[in-house]
Order: sequence, then C-alpha cells, then structure tokens
Amino acid sequence: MSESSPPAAPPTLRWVGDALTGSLELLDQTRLPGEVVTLSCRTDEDVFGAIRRLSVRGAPAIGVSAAFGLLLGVRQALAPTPGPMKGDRAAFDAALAASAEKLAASRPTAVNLFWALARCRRALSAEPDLSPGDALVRLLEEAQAIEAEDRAMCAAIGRHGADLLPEPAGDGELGLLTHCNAGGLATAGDGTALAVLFEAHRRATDAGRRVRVYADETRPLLQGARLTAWELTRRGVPTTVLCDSAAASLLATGRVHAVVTGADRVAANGDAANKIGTFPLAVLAHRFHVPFYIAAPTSTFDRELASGKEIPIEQRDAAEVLNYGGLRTAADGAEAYNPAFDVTPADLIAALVTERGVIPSPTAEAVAAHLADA
Ligand SMILES: CSC[C@H]1O[C@H](OP(=O)(O)O)[C@H](O)[C@@H]1O
Repeated sequence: MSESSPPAAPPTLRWVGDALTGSLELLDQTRLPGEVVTLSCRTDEDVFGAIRRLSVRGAPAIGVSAAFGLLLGVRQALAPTPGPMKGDRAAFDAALAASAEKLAASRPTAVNLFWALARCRRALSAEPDLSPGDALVRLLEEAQAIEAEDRAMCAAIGRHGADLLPEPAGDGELGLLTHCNAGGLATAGDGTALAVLFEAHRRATDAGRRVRVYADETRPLLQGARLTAWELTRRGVPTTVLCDSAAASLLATGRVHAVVTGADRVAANGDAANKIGTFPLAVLAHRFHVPFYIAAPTSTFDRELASGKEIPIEQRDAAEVLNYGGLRTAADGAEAYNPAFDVTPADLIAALVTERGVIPSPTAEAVAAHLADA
C-alpha cells in the first residue's frame, strides 16, 4: 500500500459464517466519514433498525441486506439459541412470512427491498420439501446470489454508462455532477452512478485526460459530502463538494458535461425516484443542455407502477431538517417538510443505464423492450 493510500475500510456489507451461526456485518454509514464502525446483525430487528436509520442505505444495499435479514429472522424464530432449527417446514414458512413483513416496513421507496424479499420467498416456495435446516441454507444461498449478481450489475452499469459520457474539447477536464451517494456504499459492488464515474476516471487517466466529480452535499443527511466524497477521494478521483443550492451556478459555468445519479425506483414509463433534490437537478441540466443520466440495475425497476406518480415517497423525521450534528439549527416553533425522495419525469432523463445496456429517451415502450426477458 503506498503512503498516500488510505487504510482499507470494511465492505459495505458482508455475511460471515454459515447459515446456523453466521451474522451480517454492516459498515455503519451514519458514522462515516469520521469513524469506520461495523455493526454485527444477528436478528431481523437488527437489520430493520440499520435500514431505518440509514446505517445501511441505497436501494441495492437495502435489498441485499434484507435478504440476509430474512435468514436472521427465520433463524431467530426457530433457533433462538445456537443449535439445530426447531419446528417443521410450516413453522419455517410462517416465520419467513413474518420476517418479510417486518423487514418490508423498514423503508417504503427503494423497490429493491421488496424485490429481494419476494425473490427469496419464491426461491423457498419452489422447494417445499426442504427441511427447516436445509431451507435455511437455501435462503443463505439465495441472499448470496443476490449479493453476487448486484456486484456484477455494478460493473456492467459502470461500463455502459462510461460509454455515454462526452469527451471535452482539446485536453479539457471532463466535469461530472452527481447527487447523494450511489456508490459502493449503496450497493454490493462499486455502485451505480459512482460505478460510471469510477470507470470514466479510469479511462480518462489511462488516456492521460482529466476528470473532476462535483458532488452535491445532499441535505439533510449529507450522503454526498460524507459518503460520495469519501468513496471518490479514497480512489484518487478529483472531487469538489458543493451545496445543493450551488448546482445551478456550477452548471452555468459550463464546467459540467454530464449529470449522473442513482435511483431508488424506476416506474414502467421511465420516471425515476431518487434522493430529494434530484428532480431540480434534472430541470437544471435540461436548462443548461447537459445530459442527465440515471444509473440503476433492473432490480430497481418496478413494472407494477405505470408512472412515477405511483411511487411511494418516504417522509422522514422533521428532526433531520431542523437539527444538524445534534444541535437545533432551525428557529424554535418551525416545522419541517422532509420527503426523502422526489421523482424525475422520464422526459428529463437523457438515458437510463442498467446492467443490460442503455435506454435512451426512456418511454414505457422502450423500458418494456429493455426489460423484456429480464
Ligand atoms: C444505488 S441506490 C442509491 C440511492 O439511494 C439513496 O437514498 P438513501 O441514501 O436515502 O438510501 C439515494 O437516493 C441514492 O441515489
């Protein structure tokens, strides 16, 4: 390790051990960037709480964690103390349903949570004759498959997205703007939007060109300033943090050649929910004729919702807006409006980028064609 490189950090999430005795280890993102603290989850309550308070966050990471949380919930019900699973398969299936219902209530917007829970339940329903012990092992296999697939999706999204990015004239610096954190901390791999940015930086560096990422701080929880800037600087990507309200001024300078964000749920017509502040960024990108790209795996697409109007938007605690760092910043008596996400209409999105490729100028027909055999 060279002198300048930072100390290695634990992965965003990691299952340690076997199905009967293992635990889900989560990097606690509420403590970053100042502290690297790992949470050891041994119950579905532990995972529910980690998702709810954003110790683990980001649509894909929430989905993967919930899949492991399901295993912990069933094990807790049928083997509360270390030892063989008790009860029959009917008891296993009842515990599985109860744990899934509990975990599904942690956060409402990121569709990966519900997608992962449903996928695990389908996998077990397909093998009704497994004993509780073997069914628990099967559950671990499915959670680990979801984790491995997400890692591969991130890499593919990075390649497809980087292919879209423009090259500035001459030896100009490629400026890329992002919002919130759609990086390795939000996934099981290198991220979605950040996978594109990391790949763009790698290609530019290999070609002797320069890239700079502009990261919105992303109020109120500062995922951009705390998490995106942490990921990028650790990988040597030139990074500039800005107030969300400075994005228009930055775009007016012409230094930004593309905007790339993640998503938490993409509706069937291509409308996309993402961190609050994404929609105005898309409007600004349109105003300044800068392409606005959204990177998301197909596991973030919700074909059951016709448009973004139907996407449930999480309303979070007013204290996140009224306070910061444990101190009250807003005047006493003031109330707060704190939706965690907004919806960007498809007509403001230059392209959706998935692990399967690119959906330019997304429409319901184009999205359906892209997902046809997914
Ligand atoms: C790759 S999904 C990342 C996505 O999730 C974030 O929301 P939160 O931090 O509340 O989980 C944000 O919308 C990111 O774009």
